[in-house]
Amino acid sequence: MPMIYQHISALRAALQSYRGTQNDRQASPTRIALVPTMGNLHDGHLELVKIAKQQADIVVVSIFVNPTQFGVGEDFDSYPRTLDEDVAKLATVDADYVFAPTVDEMYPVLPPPTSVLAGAITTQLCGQSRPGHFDGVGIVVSKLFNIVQPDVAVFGQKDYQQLAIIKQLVRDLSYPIETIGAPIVRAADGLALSSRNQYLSAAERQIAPVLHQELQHLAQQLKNNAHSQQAVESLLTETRNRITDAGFTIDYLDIKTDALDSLVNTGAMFNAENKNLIILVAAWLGRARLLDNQLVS
Ligand SMILES: Nc1ncnc2c1ncn2[C@@H]1O[C@H](COP(=O)(O)OP(=O)(O)OP(=O)(O)O)[C@@H](O)[C@H]1O
Ligand SMILES: CC(C)(CO)[C@@H](O)C(=O)[O-]
Ligand code: BAL
Repeated sequence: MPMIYQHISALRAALQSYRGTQNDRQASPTRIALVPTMGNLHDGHLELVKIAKQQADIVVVSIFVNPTQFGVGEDFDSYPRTLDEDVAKLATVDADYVFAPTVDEMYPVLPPPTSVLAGAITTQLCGQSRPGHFDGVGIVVSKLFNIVQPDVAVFGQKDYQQLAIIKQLVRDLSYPIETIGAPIVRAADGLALSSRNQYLSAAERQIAPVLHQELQHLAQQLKNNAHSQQAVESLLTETRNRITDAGFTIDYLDIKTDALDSLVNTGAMFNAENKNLIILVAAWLGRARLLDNQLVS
Protein backbone atom coordinates (compact mmCIF):
# COMPACT_ATOMS: atom_id res chain seq x y z
CA MET A 1 0.00 0.00 0.00
CA PRO A 2 1.26 3.53 -0.69
CA MET A 3 2.21 5.65 2.30
CA ILE A 4 -0.26 8.50 2.81
CA TYR A 5 0.85 11.98 3.88
CA GLN A 6 -1.31 14.97 4.74
CA HIS A 7 1.44 17.34 5.79
CA ILE A 8 3.99 19.04 3.57
CA SER A 9 6.80 18.77 6.12
CA ALA A 10 6.31 15.01 6.63
CA LEU A 11 6.22 14.29 2.89
CA ARG A 12 9.33 16.41 2.36
CA ALA A 13 11.15 14.52 5.11
CA ALA A 14 10.16 11.14 3.60
CA LEU A 15 11.31 12.17 0.11
CA GLN A 16 14.50 13.74 1.41
CA SER A 17 15.84 10.28 2.18
CA TYR A 18 15.96 9.51 -1.56
CA ARG A 19 17.67 12.67 -2.71
CA GLY A 20 21.26 12.06 -3.72
CA THR A 21 20.84 8.28 -3.29
CA GLN A 22 21.20 5.71 -6.05
CA ASN A 23 18.54 3.29 -7.16
CA ASP A 24 18.93 -0.49 -6.89
CA ARG A 25 18.65 -1.19 -10.61
CA GLN A 26 21.63 0.80 -11.80
CA ALA A 27 24.12 3.25 -10.39
CA SER A 28 22.02 6.32 -11.20
CA PRO A 29 20.29 8.81 -8.91
CA THR A 30 16.87 7.84 -7.56
CA ARG A 31 14.25 9.55 -9.72
CA ILE A 32 11.01 10.85 -8.27
CA ALA A 33 7.82 11.25 -10.34
CA LEU A 34 4.72 13.26 -9.48
CA VAL A 35 1.20 12.56 -10.75
CA PRO A 36 -1.11 15.41 -9.70
CA THR A 37 -4.82 14.54 -9.45
CA MET A 38 -8.02 15.66 -7.81
CA GLY A 39 -8.82 12.09 -6.79
CA ASN A 40 -11.86 9.91 -7.57
CA LEU A 41 -9.43 7.89 -9.58
CA HIS A 42 -10.22 5.91 -12.73
CA ASP A 43 -8.16 3.94 -15.26
CA GLY A 44 -6.98 7.17 -16.92
CA HIS A 45 -5.27 8.20 -13.69
CA LEU A 46 -3.84 4.71 -13.17
CA GLU A 47 -2.33 4.87 -16.65
CA LEU A 48 -0.53 8.08 -15.63
CA VAL A 49 0.89 6.25 -12.62
CA LYS A 50 2.05 3.35 -14.81
CA ILE A 51 3.84 5.78 -17.12
CA ALA A 52 5.37 7.51 -14.10
CA LYS A 53 6.57 4.14 -12.79
CA GLN A 54 8.42 3.55 -16.07
CA GLN A 55 10.12 6.92 -15.77
CA ALA A 56 11.08 6.98 -12.11
CA ASP A 57 11.92 4.88 -9.06
CA ILE A 58 9.46 6.56 -6.70
CA VAL A 59 5.97 7.76 -7.68
CA VAL A 60 4.08 10.33 -5.64
CA VAL A 61 0.38 10.83 -6.45
CA SER A 62 -1.22 13.98 -5.12
CA ILE A 63 -4.94 13.97 -4.40
CA PHE A 64 -6.26 17.45 -3.77
CA VAL A 65 -9.48 19.10 -4.86
CA ASN A 66 -8.00 22.53 -5.37
CA PRO A 67 -10.42 25.32 -4.43
CA THR A 68 -8.56 28.06 -6.31
CA GLN A 69 -9.28 26.51 -9.71
CA PHE A 70 -13.06 26.34 -9.18
CA GLY A 71 -15.25 29.31 -10.05
CA VAL A 72 -18.28 30.55 -8.16
CA GLY A 73 -21.19 28.14 -8.71
CA GLU A 74 -18.92 25.30 -9.91
CA ASP A 75 -18.80 21.86 -8.30
CA PHE A 76 -16.05 22.32 -5.67
CA ASP A 77 -18.33 21.24 -2.79
CA SER A 78 -19.89 18.28 -4.60
CA TYR A 79 -16.72 17.04 -6.37
CA PRO A 80 -16.45 13.33 -5.42
CA ARG A 81 -13.94 12.70 -2.62
CA THR A 82 -13.11 8.98 -2.36
CA LEU A 83 -9.70 8.78 -0.67
CA ASP A 84 -9.96 5.19 0.65
CA GLU A 85 -10.99 3.76 -2.73
CA ASP A 86 -8.34 5.88 -4.46
CA VAL A 87 -5.55 4.55 -2.22
CA ALA A 88 -6.70 0.95 -2.84
CA LYS A 89 -6.57 1.56 -6.61
CA LEU A 90 -3.14 3.15 -6.35
CA ALA A 91 -1.87 0.05 -4.53
CA THR A 92 -2.69 -2.03 -7.62
CA VAL A 93 -0.24 0.02 -9.71
CA ASP A 94 2.46 0.26 -7.03
CA ALA A 95 2.28 3.98 -6.34
CA ASP A 96 4.70 4.71 -3.50
CA TYR A 97 3.31 7.84 -1.83
CA VAL A 98 -0.03 9.61 -1.73
CA PHE A 99 -0.03 13.28 -0.81
CA ALA A 100 -3.55 14.24 0.29
CA PRO A 101 -3.32 17.60 2.06
CA THR A 102 -6.16 19.62 3.53
CA VAL A 103 -7.07 23.00 2.06
CA ASP A 104 -5.53 24.71 5.14
CA GLU A 105 -2.27 22.85 4.64
CA MET A 106 -2.01 23.98 1.02
CA TYR A 107 -3.38 27.49 1.54
CA PRO A 108 -2.53 29.10 4.89
CA VAL A 109 -4.24 32.18 3.41
CA LEU A 110 -7.16 31.64 1.01
CA PRO A 111 -7.30 33.07 -1.57
CA PRO A 112 -3.51 33.27 -1.63
CA PRO A 113 -2.21 36.80 -2.24
CA THR A 114 0.55 35.37 -4.47
CA SER A 115 -0.36 34.43 -8.03
CA VAL A 116 1.13 32.40 -10.86
CA LEU A 117 -0.26 33.79 -14.10
CA ALA A 118 0.54 32.15 -17.42
CA GLY A 119 -0.68 34.90 -19.76
CA ALA A 120 -2.56 34.74 -23.06
CA ILE A 121 -2.72 30.94 -23.30
CA THR A 122 -4.98 30.90 -20.21
CA THR A 123 -7.71 33.17 -21.53
CA GLN A 124 -8.87 31.11 -24.53
CA LEU A 125 -10.83 27.81 -24.72
CA CYS A 126 -11.49 26.56 -21.14
CA GLY A 127 -10.06 29.80 -19.72
CA GLN A 128 -12.74 31.82 -21.50
CA SER A 129 -15.64 30.00 -19.87
CA ARG A 130 -13.81 29.39 -16.56
CA PRO A 131 -12.12 32.74 -15.86
CA GLY A 132 -9.35 32.35 -13.28
CA HIS A 133 -9.36 28.55 -13.58
CA PHE A 134 -5.83 28.30 -14.93
CA ASP A 135 -4.53 30.82 -12.39
CA GLY A 136 -5.66 28.31 -9.75
CA VAL A 137 -4.05 25.44 -11.65
CA GLY A 138 -0.86 27.50 -11.99
CA ILE A 139 -0.46 28.15 -8.28
CA VAL A 140 -1.38 24.65 -7.13
CA VAL A 141 0.89 22.93 -9.65
CA SER A 142 3.76 25.30 -8.73
CA LYS A 143 3.23 24.47 -5.07
CA LEU A 144 3.14 20.72 -5.77
CA PHE A 145 6.34 21.03 -7.81
CA ASN A 146 8.03 22.89 -4.94
CA ILE A 147 6.78 20.45 -2.31
CA VAL A 148 7.65 17.22 -4.15
CA GLN A 149 10.53 18.50 -6.30
CA PRO A 150 10.01 15.68 -8.80
CA ASP A 151 12.32 14.84 -11.69
CA VAL A 152 9.31 14.07 -13.86
CA ALA A 153 5.62 14.97 -13.76
CA VAL A 154 2.87 13.20 -15.73
CA PHE A 155 -0.34 14.88 -16.91
CA GLY A 156 -3.09 13.69 -19.25
CA GLN A 157 -3.57 14.93 -22.80
CA LYS A 158 -7.32 15.00 -22.13
CA ASP A 159 -6.71 18.36 -20.44
CA TYR A 160 -4.66 19.50 -23.42
CA GLN A 161 -4.69 23.21 -22.63
CA GLN A 162 -3.67 22.52 -19.02
CA LEU A 163 -0.75 20.41 -20.25
CA ALA A 164 0.39 23.21 -22.59
CA ILE A 165 0.17 25.74 -19.75
CA ILE A 166 2.19 23.51 -17.41
CA LYS A 167 4.89 23.03 -20.05
CA GLN A 168 5.07 26.81 -20.38
CA LEU A 169 5.26 27.16 -16.58
CA VAL A 170 8.11 24.65 -16.38
CA ARG A 171 9.98 26.52 -19.11
CA ASP A 172 9.40 30.02 -17.78
CA LEU A 173 10.01 29.28 -14.08
CA SER A 174 13.01 27.03 -14.85
CA TYR A 175 11.66 23.99 -13.03
CA PRO A 176 14.14 21.11 -13.53
CA ILE A 177 11.21 18.81 -14.32
CA GLU A 178 10.44 16.71 -17.38
CA THR A 179 6.75 17.06 -18.23
CA ILE A 180 5.12 14.05 -19.87
CA GLY A 181 1.73 14.18 -21.61
CA ALA A 182 -0.05 10.82 -21.43
CA PRO A 183 -2.50 9.69 -24.16
CA ILE A 184 -6.22 9.90 -23.45
CA VAL A 185 -7.66 6.72 -21.93
CA ARG A 186 -11.15 5.97 -23.26
CA ALA A 187 -14.06 3.67 -22.44
CA ALA A 188 -14.74 0.92 -24.99
CA ASP A 189 -17.28 3.18 -26.74
CA GLY A 190 -14.74 6.01 -27.08
CA LEU A 191 -15.81 8.32 -24.26
CA ALA A 192 -12.75 9.85 -22.59
CA LEU A 193 -12.63 8.68 -18.96
CA SER A 194 -13.26 11.51 -16.51
CA SER A 195 -14.31 11.74 -12.88
CA ARG A 196 -17.18 13.97 -13.93
CA ASN A 197 -18.63 11.24 -16.22
CA GLN A 198 -20.41 9.97 -13.13
CA TYR A 199 -22.61 13.08 -13.24
CA LEU A 200 -24.18 11.60 -16.41
CA SER A 201 -27.56 9.83 -16.22
CA ALA A 202 -27.82 6.40 -17.91
CA ALA A 203 -29.45 8.04 -20.95
CA GLU A 204 -26.78 10.75 -21.15
CA ARG A 205 -24.04 8.14 -20.86
CA GLN A 206 -25.43 6.52 -24.04
CA ILE A 207 -25.16 9.84 -25.89
CA ALA A 208 -21.75 10.88 -24.53
CA PRO A 209 -19.53 8.94 -27.06
CA VAL A 210 -20.94 11.17 -29.84
CA LEU A 211 -18.37 13.78 -28.85
CA HIS A 212 -15.40 11.53 -29.66
CA GLN A 213 -17.10 10.19 -32.81
CA GLU A 214 -17.65 13.71 -34.13
CA LEU A 215 -14.05 14.74 -33.43
CA GLN A 216 -12.77 11.68 -35.26
CA HIS A 217 -15.09 12.36 -38.18
CA LEU A 218 -13.99 16.00 -38.43
CA ALA A 219 -10.30 15.04 -38.18
CA GLN A 220 -10.79 12.58 -41.01
CA GLN A 221 -12.46 15.20 -43.19
CA LEU A 222 -9.69 17.70 -42.54
CA LYS A 223 -7.01 15.15 -43.19
CA ASN A 224 -8.32 13.77 -46.42
CA ASN A 225 -8.78 16.94 -48.41
CA ALA A 226 -7.49 20.43 -48.92
CA HIS A 227 -9.99 22.96 -47.55
CA SER A 228 -10.43 26.68 -47.80
CA GLN A 229 -11.03 28.68 -44.62
CA GLN A 230 -14.69 28.92 -45.61
CA ALA A 231 -14.99 25.16 -46.11
CA VAL A 232 -13.45 24.55 -42.70
CA GLU A 233 -15.93 26.97 -41.10
CA SER A 234 -18.75 24.99 -42.74
CA LEU A 235 -17.37 21.69 -41.45
CA LEU A 236 -17.12 23.19 -37.96
CA THR A 237 -20.70 24.48 -38.14
CA GLU A 238 -22.01 21.10 -39.33
CA THR A 239 -20.13 19.33 -36.52
CA ARG A 240 -21.41 21.80 -33.92
CA ASN A 241 -24.96 21.28 -35.18
CA ARG A 242 -24.73 17.49 -34.93
CA ILE A 243 -23.26 17.66 -31.41
CA THR A 244 -25.99 20.08 -30.33
CA ASP A 245 -28.70 17.92 -31.95
CA ALA A 246 -27.42 14.93 -29.95
CA GLY A 247 -28.25 16.85 -26.76
CA PHE A 248 -25.04 18.70 -25.80
CA THR A 249 -24.62 22.40 -25.11
CA ILE A 250 -21.31 23.35 -26.66
CA ASP A 251 -18.93 25.52 -24.72
CA TYR A 252 -16.39 25.56 -27.57
CA LEU A 253 -15.39 23.48 -30.58
CA ASP A 254 -12.32 24.84 -32.29
CA ILE A 255 -9.29 23.94 -34.38
CA LYS A 256 -5.88 25.21 -33.26
CA THR A 257 -2.27 24.46 -33.97
CA ASP A 258 -0.89 21.92 -31.53
CA ALA A 259 0.80 24.86 -29.75
CA LEU A 260 -2.73 26.27 -29.29
CA ASP A 261 -2.16 29.18 -31.64
CA SER A 262 -5.01 30.38 -33.82
CA LEU A 263 -4.87 29.37 -37.44
CA VAL A 264 -3.79 31.97 -39.90
CA ASN A 265 -5.88 32.19 -43.01
CA THR A 266 -3.53 31.19 -45.79
CA GLY A 267 -6.15 30.11 -48.29
CA ALA A 268 -6.18 26.34 -48.81
CA MET A 269 -4.36 25.62 -45.55
CA PHE A 270 -6.00 22.38 -44.50
CA ASN A 271 -4.27 19.85 -46.64
CA ALA A 272 -2.21 16.71 -46.30
CA GLU A 273 0.87 18.70 -45.27
CA ASN A 274 -0.94 20.51 -42.52
CA LYS A 275 -0.31 18.02 -39.77
CA ASN A 276 0.14 19.91 -36.55
CA LEU A 277 -3.49 20.70 -35.83
CA ILE A 278 -5.74 19.77 -32.96
CA ILE A 279 -9.52 19.87 -32.60
CA LEU A 280 -10.64 20.73 -29.07
CA VAL A 281 -14.09 20.55 -27.55
CA ALA A 282 -15.80 21.27 -24.25
CA ALA A 283 -19.51 20.56 -24.05
CA TRP A 284 -22.15 20.18 -21.38
CA LEU A 285 -24.30 17.07 -21.23
CA GLY A 286 -26.71 17.42 -18.33
CA ARG A 287 -24.62 18.29 -15.26
CA ALA A 288 -21.33 17.12 -16.79
CA ARG A 289 -18.94 19.37 -18.69
CA LEU A 290 -17.02 16.98 -20.95
CA LEU A 291 -13.63 17.70 -22.53
CA ASP A 292 -12.06 15.95 -25.47
CA ASN A 293 -9.59 16.58 -28.26
CA GLN A 294 -8.24 14.94 -31.39
CA LEU A 295 -5.00 15.56 -33.22
CA VAL A 296 -5.31 15.85 -36.99
CA SER A 297 -2.39 13.85 -38.25
N1 LIG B 1 -9.12 9.78 -19.63
C1 LIG B 1 -7.95 10.26 -19.29
N2 LIG B 1 -6.85 9.91 -19.96
C2 LIG B 1 -5.62 10.41 -19.64
N3 LIG B 1 -5.43 11.28 -18.63
C3 LIG B 1 -6.49 11.65 -17.91
C4 LIG B 1 -7.79 11.17 -18.18
N4 LIG B 1 -8.66 11.72 -17.29
C5 LIG B 1 -7.93 12.52 -16.50
N5 LIG B 1 -6.62 12.49 -16.86
C6 LIG B 1 -5.53 13.25 -16.28
O1 LIG B 1 -5.47 13.00 -14.90
C7 LIG B 1 -4.94 14.13 -14.23
C8 LIG B 1 -5.83 14.48 -13.08
O2 LIG B 1 -7.08 14.89 -13.60
P1 LIG B 1 -8.40 14.95 -12.74
O3 LIG B 1 -8.14 14.39 -11.40
O4 LIG B 1 -9.01 16.30 -12.86
O5 LIG B 1 -9.29 13.87 -13.49
P2 LIG B 1 -10.49 14.02 -14.45
O6 LIG B 1 -11.06 12.69 -14.63
O7 LIG B 1 -10.03 14.82 -15.63
O8 LIG B 1 -11.51 14.84 -13.62
P3 LIG B 1 -12.54 15.91 -14.08
O9 LIG B 1 -13.75 15.13 -14.45
O10 LIG B 1 -12.64 16.68 -12.85
O11 LIG B 1 -11.96 16.71 -15.21
C9 LIG B 1 -4.87 15.25 -15.28
O12 LIG B 1 -3.53 15.35 -15.75
C10 LIG B 1 -5.78 14.74 -16.36
O13 LIG B 1 -5.45 15.23 -17.65
C1 LIG C 1 -3.48 19.30 -12.37
C2 LIG C 1 -4.55 19.35 -11.28
C3 LIG C 1 -4.42 18.14 -10.38
C4 LIG C 1 -4.32 20.59 -10.45
O1 LIG C 1 -5.26 20.70 -9.43
C5 LIG C 1 -5.96 19.40 -11.90
O2 LIG C 1 -6.16 20.55 -12.65
C6 LIG C 1 -6.32 18.18 -12.67
O3 LIG C 1 -6.76 17.25 -12.00
O4 LIG C 1 -6.19 18.15 -13.89
N1 BAL D 1 -8.92 17.99 -14.88
C1 BAL D 1 -9.63 19.25 -14.80
C2 BAL D 1 -9.62 19.91 -13.50
C3 BAL D 1 -10.79 20.80 -13.35
O1 BAL D 1 -11.75 20.67 -14.11
O2 BAL D 1 -10.80 21.66 -12.47
